[in-house]
Amino acid sequence: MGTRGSVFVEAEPSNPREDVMLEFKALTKRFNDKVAVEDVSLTIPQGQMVGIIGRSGAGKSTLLRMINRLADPSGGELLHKGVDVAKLKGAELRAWRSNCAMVFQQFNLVGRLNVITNVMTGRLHEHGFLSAMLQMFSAQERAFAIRALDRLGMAHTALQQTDTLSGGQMQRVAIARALVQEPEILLADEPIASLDPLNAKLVMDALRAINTEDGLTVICNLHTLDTARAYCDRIIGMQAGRVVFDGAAHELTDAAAREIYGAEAGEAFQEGLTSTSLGGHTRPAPTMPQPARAAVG
Ligand SMILES: Nc1ncnc2c1ncn2[C@@H]1O[C@H](COP(=O)(O)OP(=O)(O)OP(=O)(O)O)[C@@H](O)[C@H]1O
Repeated sequence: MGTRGSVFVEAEPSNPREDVMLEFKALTKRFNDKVAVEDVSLTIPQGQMVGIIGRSGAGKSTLLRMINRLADPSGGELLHKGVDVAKLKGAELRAWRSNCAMVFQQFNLVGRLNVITNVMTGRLHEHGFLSAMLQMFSAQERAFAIRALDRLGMAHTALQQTDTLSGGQMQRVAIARALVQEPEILLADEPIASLDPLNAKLVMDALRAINTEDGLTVICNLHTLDTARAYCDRIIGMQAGRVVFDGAAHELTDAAAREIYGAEAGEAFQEGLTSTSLGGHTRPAPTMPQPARAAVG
């Protein structure tokens, strides 16, 4: 892990399995002459829940998108268990992408399809093009999808048309879809940025529960400091493409936050200022949201 500058502190992985899953080596991404991510070197062990924070344009999305190759690095290496992800092609690249599922701020579901079909599209990597188009999913896959929805408190919506759901419900369906991919890594790009505080909490609780119960590595871009502090084992702070903080949540001092957020530091500290601010600095109990009525969505 990096040791540059006074705000670098050693993160404390909560998971006893210390094996390195991802290794970033001087990873860089340029868009023409714009450097979006610059010289990032760090390691992420299996089973860690990592929050990436920083102001708009800091490079958070680009860093995340390089992991599943939605963006290709311009320089450096990204190793998964020693294999350079940037060099994967064809079937190997498809396998890698299914191994690191991603959820997005805008959910990326097909609104006119029902919920369970959207969830089962997480199994597309197991199907040929034709069977996927004809939605020829097996009974086991359907049962698997229902179980994933049930964990998210969403099984009762399985046959509902997806565009009738609220944003919070859609994000939980998107997480269920990610789960049926049976990934090792779950990437979440601003998963709660469009949600009200209650739904934001349900989604973050779900991500934390998946991390804790399934041992998935979760890497999550977040706008607000307090959310990252409340849910993540480790926080990576970015500023202008560079990592300027890398440590445990409780080690993120005011000085470190000022370096990450610059003039916006005051706002970042004002809990309740944005819809994504959840308040409280205690970790939630690692359980999934309760099904049906309790889940306001
Ligand atoms: N496809 C692209 N083409 C050109 N520039 C890009 C592209 N994607 C990102 N950038 C630039 O790279 C920089 C980092 O963008 P990125 O989206 O990674 O930041 P971010 O921290 O995720 O911001 P936000 O929180 O607003 O999503 C920004 O200056 C952005 O304008």
